[in-house]
Amino acid sequence: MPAESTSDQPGDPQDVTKFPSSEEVICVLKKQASTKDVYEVLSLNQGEQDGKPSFTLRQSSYTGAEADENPALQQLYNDFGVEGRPVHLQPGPQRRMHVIVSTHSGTKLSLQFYNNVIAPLLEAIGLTTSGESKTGGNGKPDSYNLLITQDAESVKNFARDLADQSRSEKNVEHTVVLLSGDGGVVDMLNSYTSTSDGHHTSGDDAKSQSLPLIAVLPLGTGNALFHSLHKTVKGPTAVSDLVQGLRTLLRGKAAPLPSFKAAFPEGSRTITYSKTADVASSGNDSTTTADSTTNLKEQAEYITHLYGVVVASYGFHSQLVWESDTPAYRQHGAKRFQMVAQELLKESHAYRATVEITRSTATGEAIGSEKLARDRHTYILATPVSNLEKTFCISPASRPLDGQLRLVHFGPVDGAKTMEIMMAAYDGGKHVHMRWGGNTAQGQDGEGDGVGYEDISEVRITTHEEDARWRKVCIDGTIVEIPAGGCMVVSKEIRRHLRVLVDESVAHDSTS
Ligand SMILES: Nc1ncnc2c1ncn2[C@@H]1O[C@H](COP(=O)(O)OP(=O)(O)OP(=O)(O)O)[C@@H](O)[C@H]1O
Repeated sequence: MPAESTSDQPGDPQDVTKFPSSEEVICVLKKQASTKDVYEVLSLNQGEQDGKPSFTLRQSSYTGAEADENPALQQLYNDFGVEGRPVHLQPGPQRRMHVIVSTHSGTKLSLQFYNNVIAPLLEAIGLTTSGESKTGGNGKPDSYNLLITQDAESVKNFARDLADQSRSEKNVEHTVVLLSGDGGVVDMLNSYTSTSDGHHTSGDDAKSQSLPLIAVLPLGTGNALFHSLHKTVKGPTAVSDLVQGLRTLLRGKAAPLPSFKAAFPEGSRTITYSKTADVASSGNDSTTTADSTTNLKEQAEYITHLYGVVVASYGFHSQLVWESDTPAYRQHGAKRFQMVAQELLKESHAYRATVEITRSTATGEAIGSEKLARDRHTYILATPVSNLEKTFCISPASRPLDGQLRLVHFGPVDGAKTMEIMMAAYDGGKHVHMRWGGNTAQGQDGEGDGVGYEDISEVRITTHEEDARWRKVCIDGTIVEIPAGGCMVVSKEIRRHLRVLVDESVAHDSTS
């Protein structure tokens, strides 16, 4: 569907009703026509069609004379004016630009958003698709490669090609616009890194502008990275996440993206469920189990490590992510998270594990390790970000791009207490101050009763569970089963692998 294009006539200079409301405005472009300037206001209309969200890009043009006489338009230009195309959106011989539409993210709105908003928006700033989905392209100015994902491997394959290409064309930069949730970012990070690992020299590391730059349009479910990066962005009015994402795309600045590494013991396997028919082709490292009721197959592949940008967890969090993805629960649709949570809260399993944490100075020197006194746990979660969802603030001290890994943990408690702690996290992250009294059954393992919250550089989690059901960890949504007695090590990654586009205010904060 083409973009709705209107040519509003402001008429009465005081009449602001004809303008898009400022919450909807993405940007104001000042274009030079043959005789006079033209102001083009681009805004996002969000509505509903057939019970589903729908999006339209609205383009309203005004002459310079109209703008001069109209304070409302002047204000919009002051607030959202874009002078020329930002450098990251200038494809040419030295920069390739890619748009990835992750069709299965969130409620599957990415393709509609691309067609109705992104394509016309890019066209309005002079960019069109080259018709290619490959990372290469010929460096044609003003054109971008478009990848519409076909399967779960699409983003990963793209990132591997990108790493290959970055090696062969060292001075070419890449901007990747990602219409996805956290999964798309993590697929990019792991596949790009696995291909580029071992090819870095210290010179490459120093030159962070050679790292691919990603711009995230939050079309996933949790969008933890996006919400955490934009948490501190303040404006005169609240705007929708997608308007904010589009503003960052056009007016944001690039910054290195902090990440962590999770290393797994030998014998660890990722657990996924898919309808893939030809599972044998994934090699000797895979085992599969058919599920008779749903036709989904469990696939397990040996793995040594993963990189993440959002969360590494063991206990209630990883269990919830894993069990709600199993065929038994998938058939229940969106209800399944609540169903699994209820069951897990009823069961209140206490995970047997040894947890050791290391702290370090800002320059990375270790300043001490300690073992948590308890050996049973409900919740162990390491994260470099503040929010796992827009309103679920798991780590209130985290600031965008601060690069600090933080650990949230608590011991064996009953379901009601776990629920209370989770609700406090939804209440602005108040859970980190929660304490509960006495050396009751809840605190029987010796640790003081309360939610633990610490800055760490590394956490080592050794599971002592015999039953494989209780040995699942979660790295940014990927489930890994670790063997009995195995130890997962999650550490702050000093090297940066990707850059991310952030609001200007955040970029300033992170460099000051
Ligand atoms: N056509 C497709 N078929 C199968 N998998 C796909 C397809 N397109 C994208 N994917 C994969 O689906 C996953 C979507 O994850 P993503 O994180 O973007 O959405 P989400 O899980 O809804 O959001 P969040 O992680 O923010 O909660 C990605 O790993 C992506 O590679």
